Amino acid sequence: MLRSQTKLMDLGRRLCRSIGNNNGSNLTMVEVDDKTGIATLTLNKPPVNSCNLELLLDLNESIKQIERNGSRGLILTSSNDKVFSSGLDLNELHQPNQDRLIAFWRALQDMWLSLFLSRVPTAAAINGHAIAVGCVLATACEYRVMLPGFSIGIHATKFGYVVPPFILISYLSVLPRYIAERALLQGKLFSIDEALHVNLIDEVADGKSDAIIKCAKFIGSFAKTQPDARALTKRQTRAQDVQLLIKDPEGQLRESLEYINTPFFQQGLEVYLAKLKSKSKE
Ligand SMILES: CC/C=C\C/C=C\C/C=C\C=C\CC(=O)SCCNC(=O)CCNC(=O)[C@H](O)C(C)(C)COP(=O)(O)OP(=O)(O)OC[C@H]1O[C@@H](n2cnc3c(N)ncnc32)[C@H](O)[C@@H]1OP(=O)(O)O
Repeated sequence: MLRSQTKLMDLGRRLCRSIGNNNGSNLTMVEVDDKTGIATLTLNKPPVNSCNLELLLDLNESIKQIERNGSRGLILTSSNDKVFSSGLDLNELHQPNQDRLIAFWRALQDMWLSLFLSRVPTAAAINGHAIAVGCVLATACEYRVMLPGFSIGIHATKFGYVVPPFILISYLSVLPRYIAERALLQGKLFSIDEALHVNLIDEVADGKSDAIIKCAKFIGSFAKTQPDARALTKRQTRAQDVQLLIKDPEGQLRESLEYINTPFFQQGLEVYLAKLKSKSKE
């Protein structure tokens, strides 16, 4: 092999370094680009990145790991080329074991706070459908780039769910109130053109690598800012949005559990899950 070829291969190997998140699971993967210092955090729970307890814990650990290791930014994406995330794993909510449900909802609240308040610049490369909490993951980031042909939004009301306040807030932090309200009440899933029109997403990409490049460019726009000043300013800007969850996480947890355990919610969920399963068998 030519020396120049070996050099190129070494360079390729050096460009991205995988870092673990200490728990040895592959539900999320973190790779840091050695040149830019930007970490790509990939959701990797087949088939559709539905967020169960383990994925939420893993995701939270990876977000924290990225902050600890001094990465310059975080790009959230998916290893599935059709689905960014299908939202909460509905099996966690259906006839739940109460201890697991408590751990699950705590992990959801904690993960959302970690991502929403992350010290580093965050961007989502949305390379597939981003449904319900899948959309919440994207809106918790500071910037969104999406590929055509997919849907994004929170369609809870169509299936009889009321969403908890932090999910409302994550929509309201990106969309003007009247658009957020209308979309939530309609249970609307946005096409890419619609999402771009209301600024639910910032840019369209023509492939995953293009989306990652665009996200990296956004993160690069903070190169001349002082990281601590940037992080504190972001925290202050978002302080009101997180007030409820930070001041009373257990109260928020209690309210959600009460709602999830109602026969009304459980019956609706049962019908929805059956529909989802029969659709996937068609
Ligand atoms: C006062 C109020 C206070 C508090 C309120 C408290 C609680 C609020 C309650 C709920 C809040 C919910 C937020 C959520 O995020 S709920 C999740 C909503 N997500 C969905 O509805 C997505 C449904 N899925 C889809 O639309 C599609 O799967 C798709 C478009 C994402 C992908 O389509 P594909 O054709 O590629 O894949 P499928 O064949 O449909 O699916 C493959 C496989 O995966 C299963 N599955 C899909 N999504 C979920 C999910 N979210 N949870 C669990 N399982 C899911 C699907 O059934 C298939 O399984 P099988 O192969 O049949 O086993």
